[in-house]
Amino acid sequence: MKVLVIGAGNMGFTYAEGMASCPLLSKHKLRIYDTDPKKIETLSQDDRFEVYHNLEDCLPKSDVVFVAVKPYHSEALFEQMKPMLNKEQVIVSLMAGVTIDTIQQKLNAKKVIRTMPNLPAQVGKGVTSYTESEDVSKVELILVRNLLDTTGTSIHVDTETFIDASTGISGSGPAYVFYFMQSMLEAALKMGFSDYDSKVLVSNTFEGAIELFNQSNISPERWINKVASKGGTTQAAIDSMEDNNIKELIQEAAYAAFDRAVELGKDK
Ligand SMILES: NC(=O)C1=CN([C@@H]2O[C@H](COP(=O)(O)OP(=O)(O)OC[C@H]3O[C@@H](n4cnc5c(N)ncnc54)[C@H](O)[C@@H]3O)[C@@H](O)[C@H]2O)C=CC1
Ligand SMILES: O=C(O)[C@@H]1CCC=N1
Repeated sequence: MKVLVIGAGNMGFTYAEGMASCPLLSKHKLRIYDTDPKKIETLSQDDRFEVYHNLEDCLPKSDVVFVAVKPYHSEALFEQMKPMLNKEQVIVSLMAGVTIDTIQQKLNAKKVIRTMPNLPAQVGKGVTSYTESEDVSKVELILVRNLLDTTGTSIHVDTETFIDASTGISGSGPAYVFYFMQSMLEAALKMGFSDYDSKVLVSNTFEGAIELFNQSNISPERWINKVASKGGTTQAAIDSMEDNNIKELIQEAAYAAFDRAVELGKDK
């Protein structure tokens, strides 16, 4: 099986790295195509990949094609791809907001899998949601799932609305966590800790809390109760967050990303 990744940026390259070690690709090296000459030059020195700077040389003979360019680059790319495709190829999109219908129409393609990955895929801890057009067979879907899972874990969803919704939760979600981390780091610095100590305090607090959550069946709400003593310090912090409606504001932010994903789909 020949797999091509178009766009070797944050997501495309991460997927390429994950898939390169997949046993399904033992016969053929993973193919990468990008328009950035500097990227092509660097990637060409990596013998895990077959690197291309002409679409004609790689697209027609690829069985599965991952599209990982920015949504606003998709229009021009699709125009270029269309005459080189055949109906048996499976197109896997990693792009936010671009709908299956748009991809099918612009590419005259039948088999399309739309996914929403996230950046922790870079360390094998990604989560990808995916859904497919009618023409994708069960075997093709399992095969692509195996490829997606090389970067972490995946969930199948029945409709594209859940792809847009997972954009608001997991796709954009790492940025919300980093936002929270950055806020805590800045608070630690203000309190007088050094850069190094602030980082140690904050990163271990996040890591430890996640580990507790993952190793238990307890909701975050109940974990909060385990940290907070009545009338104590944590309660003072949680009360401050509740007074400022932080929970509602975070939910609003997640919905803003969800809505933007839907909107991106309508822009096309
Ligand atoms: N960065 C993230 O955390 C996530 C990104 N995504 C989606 O992944 C896609 C890519 O995002 P990033 O990797 O962050 O972007 P990026 O800017 O890091 O990478 C895009 C790559 O595409 C290349 N490119 C642009 N036009 C091209 C063309 N016509 N043909 C071939 N290559 C071309 C660029 O040179 C670049 O290497 C986006 O559609 C985004 O919605 C989805 C979930 C998470
Ligand atoms: O911000 C974006 O549009 C992409 C999709 C999810 C994460 N990054």
